[in-house]
Amino acid sequence: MKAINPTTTKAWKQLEKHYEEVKDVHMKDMFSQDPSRAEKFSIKWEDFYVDYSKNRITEDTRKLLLDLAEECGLKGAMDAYFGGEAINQTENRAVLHTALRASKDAAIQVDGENVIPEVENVKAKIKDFSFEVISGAKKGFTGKPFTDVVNIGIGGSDLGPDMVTQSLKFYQNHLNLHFISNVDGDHVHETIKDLNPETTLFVIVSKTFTTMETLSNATTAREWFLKSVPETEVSKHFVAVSTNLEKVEAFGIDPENIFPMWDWVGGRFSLWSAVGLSICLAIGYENFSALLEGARKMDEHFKNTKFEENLPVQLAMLTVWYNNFFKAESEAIIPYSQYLEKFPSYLQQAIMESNGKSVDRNGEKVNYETGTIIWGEPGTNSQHAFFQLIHQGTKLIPADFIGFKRSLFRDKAHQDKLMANFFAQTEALLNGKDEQTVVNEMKFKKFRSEEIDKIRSFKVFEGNKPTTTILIDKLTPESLGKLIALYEHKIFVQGVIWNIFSYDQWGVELGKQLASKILAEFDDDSVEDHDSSTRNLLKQYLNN
Ligand SMILES: O=P(O)(O)OC[C@H]1O[C@](O)(CO)[C@@H](O)[C@@H]1O
Repeated sequence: MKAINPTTTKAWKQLEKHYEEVKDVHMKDMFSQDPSRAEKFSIKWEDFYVDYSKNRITEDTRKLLLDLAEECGLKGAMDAYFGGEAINQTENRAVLHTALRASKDAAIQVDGENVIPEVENVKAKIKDFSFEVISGAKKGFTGKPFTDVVNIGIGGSDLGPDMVTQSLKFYQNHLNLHFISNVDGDHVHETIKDLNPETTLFVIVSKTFTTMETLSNATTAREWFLKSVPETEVSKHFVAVSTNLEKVEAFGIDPENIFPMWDWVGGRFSLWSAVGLSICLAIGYENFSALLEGARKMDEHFKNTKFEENLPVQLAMLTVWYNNFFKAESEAIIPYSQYLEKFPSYLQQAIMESNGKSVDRNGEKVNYETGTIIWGEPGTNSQHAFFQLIHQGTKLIPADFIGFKRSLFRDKAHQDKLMANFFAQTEALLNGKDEQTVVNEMKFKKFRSEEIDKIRSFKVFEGNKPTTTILIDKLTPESLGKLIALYEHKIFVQGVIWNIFSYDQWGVELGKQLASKILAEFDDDSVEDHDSSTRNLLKQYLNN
């Protein structure tokens, strides 16, 4: 892959100039000057309608952003990504979550070997196992069918399965799913306190099987289990997902109960692998397959569609536009579906762990901004929480609005209210409300002129706040797969433009190392080797 500092490209320089020309133009004027603006800046693909016309862009902006993508070598980078090259160069690994959802006839090589047959073998194992658990054919040690599944993992080994399971709760079977991630003992104890060891299945998920949180929680869960059950029964109740088969066996899990994954699957992109076992247990293999099929369709769209019509490319370039030219620091993700409650926090890991980098692919410190801060909550709750700041605060916060035409329980009255809010918010963020309108409205409501003068300025909305609307027919396993894959590829495109390695995460190591050091010091009761602030805090803790 080419390593190009984006700021040295012709397109970047043109974008800087272009930014000066458009930065103060109000989108309201863009809409009034061009009646076909909505058509020009929207993409209809399968059951997705993506309208990005409410962004501070013109046709020139779009062209220059796509020129930038070309100049940064996006096409070649995509070939390397899908082709299994070791694009995660700092760990010398391919990045092939796309292989996990490729068709079974595909041939995708890693180190000269087609990985698809192995992927299919693991899928078959997941399918059989989940069918046996769901149907009750597989039983706990007293012969009762399982009622509860506890997924123990953290980061990508938790957020993906947890988010998907929550998002597809409508499709869930009788099994109760629980997720334990935090090393906070209150998390594990609170979760297991009401469980019955006879009917509980533990799925320990850790790509490396060295993660302190997961191993501690798994150990605690096993100790809890062994309080009432002989050790010989562990194999009926504990399974694991990992690349590290030796470590899993050393932990005491039967090799038969290991669902393998591969180092070419990044943790935060792993829900499509055996890491999705809990998803499969919750919604069944057919629905899991549909999720993968949705992602596969998005992969094909991304791979084969020209940049102008390419959803991940367009969305990624919008982020570059705001991040690097408007200097917007964050982006909000607002799903208008309570089921998607966990989608923003899932994306926080996917996006921020990937693109929160400040060294470029040549090992040099970057001289431009990279990864944005991601945050969000479902609408309409978020409207009553932080929307005030988006509407009237001083910061520019581009927001993605994700909504569905149809609700799952088909309560039309609720759905209409929800969606009226969905459309109203992006319209309000676009148009705002000027002072004259405020005054007219107040006069109409018979406010006295002194009252009007006193509060008119507070009621003004500048508008011109960018939003992108992703309108999907219905929340299904397939449409969710498409949506997740859309953001995965958006991350990839951004990494190419910013010339950073999106698939490592060295930034999480230092804190882990220091935590191990401090933990050892707790045992020795010696905390001298620290800065004075940390030392005092440690003493406060130890004196407790
Ligand atoms: O699956 P593992 O190896 O336990 O790692 C869990 C998580 O820890 C990280 O390595 C760092 O947070 C993530 O990238 C990963 O998803």
